[in-house]
Amino acid sequence: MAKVRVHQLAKELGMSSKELIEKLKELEIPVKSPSSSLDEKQVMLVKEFLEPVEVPAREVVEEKKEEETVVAPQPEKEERPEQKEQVEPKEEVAQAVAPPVPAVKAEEVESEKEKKEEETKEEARKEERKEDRGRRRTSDVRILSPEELARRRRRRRRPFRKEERGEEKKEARPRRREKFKKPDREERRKPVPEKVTREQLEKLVASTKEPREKEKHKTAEEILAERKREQKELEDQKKFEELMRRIEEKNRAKRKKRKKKKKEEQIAEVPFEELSEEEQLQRLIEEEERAKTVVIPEVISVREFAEKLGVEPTQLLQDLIALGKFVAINQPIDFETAAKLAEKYGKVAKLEGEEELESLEKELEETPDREEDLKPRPPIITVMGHVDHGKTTLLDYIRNTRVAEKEAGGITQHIGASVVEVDTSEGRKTLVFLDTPGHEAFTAMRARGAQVTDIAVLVVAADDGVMPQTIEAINHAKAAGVPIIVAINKIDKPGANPERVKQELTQHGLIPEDWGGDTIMVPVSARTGEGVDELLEMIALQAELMELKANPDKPARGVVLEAKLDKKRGPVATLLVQTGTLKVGDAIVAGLYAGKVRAMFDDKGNSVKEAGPSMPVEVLGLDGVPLAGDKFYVVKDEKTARKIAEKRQELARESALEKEKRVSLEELFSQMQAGEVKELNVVLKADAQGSIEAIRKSLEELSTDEVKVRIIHAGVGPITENDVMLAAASNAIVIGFNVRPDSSARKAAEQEKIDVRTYRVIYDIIDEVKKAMQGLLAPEEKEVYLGSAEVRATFKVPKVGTVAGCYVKDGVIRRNAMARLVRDGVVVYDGKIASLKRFKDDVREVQAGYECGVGLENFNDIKVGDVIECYTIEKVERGA
Ligand SMILES: Nc1nc2c(ncn2[C@@H]2O[C@H](COP(=O)(O)OP(=O)(O)OP(=O)(O)O)[C@@H](O)[C@H]2O)c(=O)[nH]1
Repeated sequence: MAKVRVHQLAKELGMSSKELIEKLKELEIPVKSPSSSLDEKQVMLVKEFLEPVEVPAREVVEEKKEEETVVAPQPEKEERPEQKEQVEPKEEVAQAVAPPVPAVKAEEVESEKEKKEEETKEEARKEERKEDRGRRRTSDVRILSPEELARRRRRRRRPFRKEERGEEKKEARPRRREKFKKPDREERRKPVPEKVTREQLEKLVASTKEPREKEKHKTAEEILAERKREQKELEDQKKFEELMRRIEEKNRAKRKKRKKKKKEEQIAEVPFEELSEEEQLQRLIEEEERAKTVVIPEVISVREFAEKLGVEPTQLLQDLIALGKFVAINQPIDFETAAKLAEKYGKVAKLEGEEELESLEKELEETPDREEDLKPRPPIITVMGHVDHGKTTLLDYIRNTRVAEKEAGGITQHIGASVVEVDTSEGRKTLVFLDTPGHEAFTAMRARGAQVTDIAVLVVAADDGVMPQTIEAINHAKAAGVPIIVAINKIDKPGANPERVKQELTQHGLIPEDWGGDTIMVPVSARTGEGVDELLEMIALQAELMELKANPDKPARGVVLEAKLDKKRGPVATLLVQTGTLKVGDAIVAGLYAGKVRAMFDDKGNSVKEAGPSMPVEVLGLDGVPLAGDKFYVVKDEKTARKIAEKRQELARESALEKEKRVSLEELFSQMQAGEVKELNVVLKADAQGSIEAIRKSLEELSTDEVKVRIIHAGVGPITENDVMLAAASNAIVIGFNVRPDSSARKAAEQEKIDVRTYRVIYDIIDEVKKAMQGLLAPEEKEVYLGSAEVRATFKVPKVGTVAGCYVKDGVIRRNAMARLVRDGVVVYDGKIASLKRFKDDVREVQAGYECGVGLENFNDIKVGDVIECYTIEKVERGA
């Protein structure tokens, strides 16, 4: 077809040139004037755009078309088969090749109308098919609005879309013009960029030489919508495939896990007889533990708990009543109560989280090393002794001389431990000294189950001899089973008498080698350095004898020596590697915290990448500050470390991580019955050496076959924090005769749950311990501490006696309560408060931070500096 001018086409279409130009603009065909020419393709487009309608019956037809569009060609799926039935492919072919329908004259409207009424649906489809093929239908046309046209087209065309693309349709179109041949399927499926702008789209359409036949009749928006829809379909498909892939992956992982579990079970199913003796024992222990454990949540109903225990709920209700708890069957009970009940039925209750933590921490369990993997490691040494006997001076001397020898001008970094190199007759040896005050290394750490020290160096000043803390140190070391090397210090001093020190030490079980014993004693001077080399040689020798070994080729584990929060560097912890090798980048758990080793420094402040057994290192990277004595472990990754730490924190928060079960007189009998206690360890403090001996003898005589009474430490003076910590480390009780715990000892006892008992009559001590061992401890009278006041002045009041002007330091002082007057830690009076005044007024009580006047019943020997302790006595049923 030749080019057609706009006015010619307008005439042909029966419309004005202006109207046509308007339409052409809508179709985005640029025309300047009626004389502009249009090519064949453009003419086709225009004609397609304009709908033919019978002019005289315009309204009727319009109505019909409305009906059609609403009812007939809706893309409802149910209607599709019907349509298919009605439209025979052959007919369609016939239509496809049929000449254009002649124009309808106004006179013929009536007959046409009838015909149309009969074939409404058939007509509609024909029209659609014609439209599909881009054929011109009639010259008698009516102009529809573009919106209307688009709407109709959408409605009509959709149902056919798939068919048109389908094979049968393709075959049914033998006469498709080459020019409009569809691009092949692959090309049509070219992916569309995710966010297609109209311009991009037009470019895209223009770039396709042969656009999709359908698309050439559509507006750019429609094409865009169409492509977007396709794109979305494609994306949905991809998403679906991804989902399926993930599900499959998960299933695969599950299958793998199941397989692994099955394999483990199979191993576990190895017949008992085929296991080695050790494995048999392990299996028995595991089975017994499993049978004994009930895992329960924080709160559980009586019924549920009864089910778990395998007992009748009514029975449990009775047990609860016996415990003084009246609850209904569906009411919840707390974990503590449940644990008590479980114990009655021979089971151990475990919190759900605790169980999980245990399984997590199973990973932390150490596998025994093979003999061939063990390599010698340096010894860890703690220096102990009485105040001012020269511990710090000795350590400084050793540290400084050795450091200076190694690296001139080097400044020792204080990280809680020092590594020194010593030349001995056996060659160069490495020794590791802990800086922590001796007793702490033994108590705080031992209380957490960490035994770090290999050798204890006991410093005794030659001019002072054995003093209370010397004895304490000996007892600490003995309780921990650590060999002692004695450094008799200050031999440079004129009054020094090493022989006398040796003599005194023999009274505490330390016999010098030169006297036939086995304790190494070296006279030294920390000030001049005399004898220090010999001391170091002796330490190295002792270490040699001990054959200290560890496996360096495995993930590290050890103990936190000290930890602090550094303003710039965050949590900083000094870790002592006990086994394995700690490396930068390792994921670690330390106490309640986790992290990754970001950086490590040795005791000289040098950055190091690795630390082997016995090496102390300062570590950065933990997410919190652990406690001294906490153990640390390297785990497989940071995620596991955090998981363990979180679980530990959770349990700590819920206070489920109870303190290690401590021995107490009240529970001694039940603990003995349960086999938890075979020895009753006692830390004994009294006001005089004479009483100590008497009490020690009487208590030790109480030992029976079931339980042995052992005094692990005895001393004169008040009960101190050290005594409590020693008791905590050795699972002991503290007995005070005529002495009292000081405030730090009281706090420590509360924290560590140590049973501290004080008496005024020796017979009472013996009687109570005896009864406790027989399970006959009478309903206990528990002392409840109220507060204490310091005596700052005394006044003599006629007829009343001495009144103490006091300052209440903590708690409260009550008029009707009991009072005890303590002088230098020793109880000098125990009785009642006779009067309590604020200025001149009698008051019922005085709180901490205030001054008051206190009179004691029938007691006038009050001195400035004394402490008045106020308490009440409460009766407590045993076991409550
Ligand atoms: N003459 C002499 N004086 C010494 C010697 N060793 C330590 N001293 C002195 O004794 C005093 C106490 O020494 P420290 O090293 O502080 O004693 P300590 O045992 O660490 O004391 P605390 O840390 O308080 O327990 C200091 O004035 C030292 O200089 C020594 O071998 N000879």
